Amino acid sequence: MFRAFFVLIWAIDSFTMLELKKVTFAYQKEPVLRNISFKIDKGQNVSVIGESGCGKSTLLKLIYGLLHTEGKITWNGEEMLGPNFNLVPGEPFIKYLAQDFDLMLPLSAADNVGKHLSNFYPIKKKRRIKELLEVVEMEDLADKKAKLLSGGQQQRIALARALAKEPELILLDEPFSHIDHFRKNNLRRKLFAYLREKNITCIVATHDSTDALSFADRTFVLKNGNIYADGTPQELYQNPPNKYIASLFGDVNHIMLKNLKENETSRKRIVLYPHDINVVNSSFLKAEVKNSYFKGENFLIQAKLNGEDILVENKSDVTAGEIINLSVSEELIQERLS
Ligand SMILES: Nc1ncnc2c1ncn2[C@@H]1O[C@H](COP(=O)(O)OP(=O)(O)OP(=O)(O)O)[C@@H](O)[C@H]1O
Repeated sequence: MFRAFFVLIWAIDSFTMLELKKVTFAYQKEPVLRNISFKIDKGQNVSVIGESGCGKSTLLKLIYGLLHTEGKITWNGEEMLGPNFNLVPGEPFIKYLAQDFDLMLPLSAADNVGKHLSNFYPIKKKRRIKELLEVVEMEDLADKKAKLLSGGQQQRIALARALAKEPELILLDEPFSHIDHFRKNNLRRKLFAYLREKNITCIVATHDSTDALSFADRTFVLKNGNIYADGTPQELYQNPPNKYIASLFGDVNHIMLKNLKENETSRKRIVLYPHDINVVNSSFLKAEVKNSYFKGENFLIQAKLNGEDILVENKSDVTAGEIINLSVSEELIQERLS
């Protein structure tokens, strides 16, 4: 009897999820999103990527309930009715971190984090605020007024506030856009580990492919109002179906086969990242160096290969005008062609 009860609880828990069915939305005449449908499992970390203006923020606003759609959005099978039905927009079990942080500027960092927490248990509240300030590495600035914090510090406080009441689903719109590179990596690791530990479902709209590559279980690529691709970040990165998807992860080449292979006449193009092309001692593939850019661990070489501009990674610097020998693995070419 007890066992059956626990199995039932487990089953309900593991199947809880967000579902969108035929969600379409237009601010004006032309829809920004058309017929979007997907399901997200509980605890999943989903990143939404795509070029600026493709509708990432709009998608998050629709899910949170700030915009109305004719389509259907359900959580655990229950329809969320949106702003035409709810007096106060936004669902209570969802937290949404918008691009503007909406902090109470005269209040301290700690008071902002605790804004939605009950005053009924002050010690518990204090402990919770401390825990959240630690997640976003802001313990030292707890008493500083929000208006005196930098953009990045305000963003970290807004993140902590979004987590305060432990939502079931958190929607993050460019959550690290104001945070410096040095702090961002550590913060990202901490935040996503925290969300995973608490089994909080998370959707991140992001320009930064690292958010997708290192942390997401699943990535949606938005383009022309549709979900253009849906896969694990590894799948999308390692075998990008086209140039658009590959270019969301960084620099990319789109090279004609005839310029890559001996005795080849095909004008078909394949996608290659700069690190897919190796600089070797000798080869029939020769390119003239145009520019070289220091990238820290290596150099990004801009070169001309049979009339095409290409980008190649190399461990050492190469001077403009030099001829370099290149090679690309045949196995990789076949993989990218399939
Ligand atoms: N309030 C609005 N009224 C009219 N059009 C809008 C409004 N908000 C956004 N748009 C338009 O809708 C489209 C999608 O905008 P959205 O902000 O969702 O894109 P995004 O992918 O999040 O962009 P970014 O990466 O630059 O933040 C854009 O063309 C934008 O100009």
